[in-house]
Amino acid sequence: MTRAELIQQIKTKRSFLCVGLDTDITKIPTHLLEEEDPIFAFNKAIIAATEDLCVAYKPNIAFYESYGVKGWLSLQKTWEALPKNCFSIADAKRGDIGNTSNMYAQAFFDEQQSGLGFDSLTIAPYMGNDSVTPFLAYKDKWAIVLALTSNQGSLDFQNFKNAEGKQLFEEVIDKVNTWGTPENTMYVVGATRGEGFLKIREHAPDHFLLVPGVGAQGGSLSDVCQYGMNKDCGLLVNSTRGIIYASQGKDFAERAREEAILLQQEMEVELIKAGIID
Ligand SMILES: O=c1ccn([C@@H]2O[C@H](COP(=O)(O)O)[C@@H](O)[C@H]2O)c(=O)[nH]1
Repeated sequence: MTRAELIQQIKTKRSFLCVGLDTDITKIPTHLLEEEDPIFAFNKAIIAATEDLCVAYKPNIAFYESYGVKGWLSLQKTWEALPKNCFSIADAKRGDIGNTSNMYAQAFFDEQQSGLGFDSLTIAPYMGNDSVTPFLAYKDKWAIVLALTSNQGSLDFQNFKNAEGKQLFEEVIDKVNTWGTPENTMYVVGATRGEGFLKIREHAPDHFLLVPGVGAQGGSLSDVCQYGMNKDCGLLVNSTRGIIYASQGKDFAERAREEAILLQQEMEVELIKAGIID
């Protein structure tokens, strides 16, 4: 999906919601365990309940690869079931020496080879240029690079200052900006970072940001919008547990929809406030 198509979807759906698909077999309703592929059955129901309310889906790959071959099959079926008008994110946080990154890119982008054709992949940039650039070689595919993450441990490295007072996450963005463009690169910035978005926007005014951390991690959507929204919206705000595990009963899909509606409504207000939609 191109940047222009993504922006159009945001305007059409009046939403910049990304629904996370971190499907944990111990948390899904027990009646689904009778299905041949409970993880896929759960995902299919969540997608049907939310597809008109969100513009993106983000399966976290750990939740699939932890089940080995069976998990990869669930992921492949899930990817096939994603609506074509939604941006797909494989949250795998890959990155390795160049030839290995090239294989990761094939695994997630090259549908003919791997059966998976995600629009984007999350990337850990620690290994530098050759670990990131193979993902940028694919037309209309995106590298979503970790910048300032939502977790407590992000403070261990990402805020480190060099002699000039520049923080590591700023250096990451400046450097990655020289390899990719706002047409093929996004940055991960946690919703828990509040005013930190101001600094991010100094370095990446035009890029889309993937923003996890609302819902279960307590990040504030209104702070994210106040400090992080740009003229095209420039935000994909993810919620996973807050939506998909709103209920663990038979009403799980309806309850997921209700939670997604609450976020979509808040997002619509923010988009109107910013003059992006009427
Ligand atoms: O900084 C980051 C980067 C990635 N994540 C991932 O996003 C979702 C968040 O799930 P919630 O249930 O909404 O907390 C999950 O897949 C994380 O691995 C993140 O949280 N923070």
